[in-house]
Amino acid sequence: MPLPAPFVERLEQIVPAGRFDAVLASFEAPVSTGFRVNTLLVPEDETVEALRGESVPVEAVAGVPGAYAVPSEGRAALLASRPYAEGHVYVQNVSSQLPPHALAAREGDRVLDLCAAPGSKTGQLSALVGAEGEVTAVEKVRPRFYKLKANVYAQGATNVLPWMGNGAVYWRREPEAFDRVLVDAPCSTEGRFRTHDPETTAYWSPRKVKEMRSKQVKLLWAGIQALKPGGTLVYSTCTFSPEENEGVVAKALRTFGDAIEVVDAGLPTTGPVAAQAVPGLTEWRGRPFPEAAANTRRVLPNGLLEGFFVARIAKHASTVDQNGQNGHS
Ligand SMILES: C[S@@+](CC[C@H](N)C(=O)[O-])C[C@H]1O[C@@H](n2cnc3c(N)ncnc32)[C@H](O)[C@@H]1O
Repeated sequence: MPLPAPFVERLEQIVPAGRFDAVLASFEAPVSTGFRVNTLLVPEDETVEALRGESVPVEAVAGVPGAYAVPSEGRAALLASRPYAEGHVYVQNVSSQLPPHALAAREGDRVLDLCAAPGSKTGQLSALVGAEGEVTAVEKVRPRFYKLKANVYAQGATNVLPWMGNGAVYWRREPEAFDRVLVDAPCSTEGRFRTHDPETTAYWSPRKVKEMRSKQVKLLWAGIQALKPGGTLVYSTCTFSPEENEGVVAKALRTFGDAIEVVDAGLPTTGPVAAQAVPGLTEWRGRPFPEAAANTRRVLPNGLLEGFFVARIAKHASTVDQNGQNGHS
């Protein structure tokens, strides 16, 4: 099944010229299975040893704490292993593991995970903030919310407060209350396209990109309102469309001005992620983005990594007036 032609045409303008062929080929190549060890249940070295004891061909991913991968031919052995059956292994693409590390949540932090289901990053954040910290995990879609709750429980996370509702309004309950905010936004999922799986491209259209952008703008705006001055927010997607990535960050900069700053995205500086990460675009189809868009990062897909986008925002001043209402519109 070929990729949608308008998508390929756009992709060629998004990806650096010398890397386009490799990116295109990645949509049909076999992929490794990325995973992390669920340290909420067992220490990392015990799990890795147990997997190797069952002859699972595990490789650590340099530069990404706790990340591992098995080649495509090792996937069946991983999924048949005892650590997997016992929930000690959490299958999650290595790109998807990056936003919680970029957020650099510390022990004891209060974190808001604004688009949380199925809870892969919630589990990572739970481990990072520890018993003294807390993760509020928001999800709007009811069946996905129940999946999130079950998944958080299965991962052994005891410091997560799940909340079902619209992430775009959560900040009104607790304005500027969180040390860290993750907005892992719903998106057009272009980074997950696979040519052999028509389901992955079935819902894509240029209209879908526009529709997702308008949701993302509201969610990022709300995430900034929930963040304490002095705090850090990460905005991430698994898509390539500049309208959903640099375009959303640019809109936040126009809205909040100097109260926020787009800082270095905080991705690994060594290993396979560093090799696949390129700066965000500073213009799209003749329209410039603010220079700071170059601090965002696009992770180009290969046999290990899905296509991903990560932006990190530092908040320097309050954006909410004294009544807890929006100070910027
Ligand atoms: C990319 S997924 C999040 C993946 C998740 N962070 C993880 O790592 O497992 C985006 C999620 O946002 C949810 N969502 C969409 N609109 C929302 C909204 N307005 N408020 C809260 N959640 C929303 C979707 O239902 C979906 O579960």
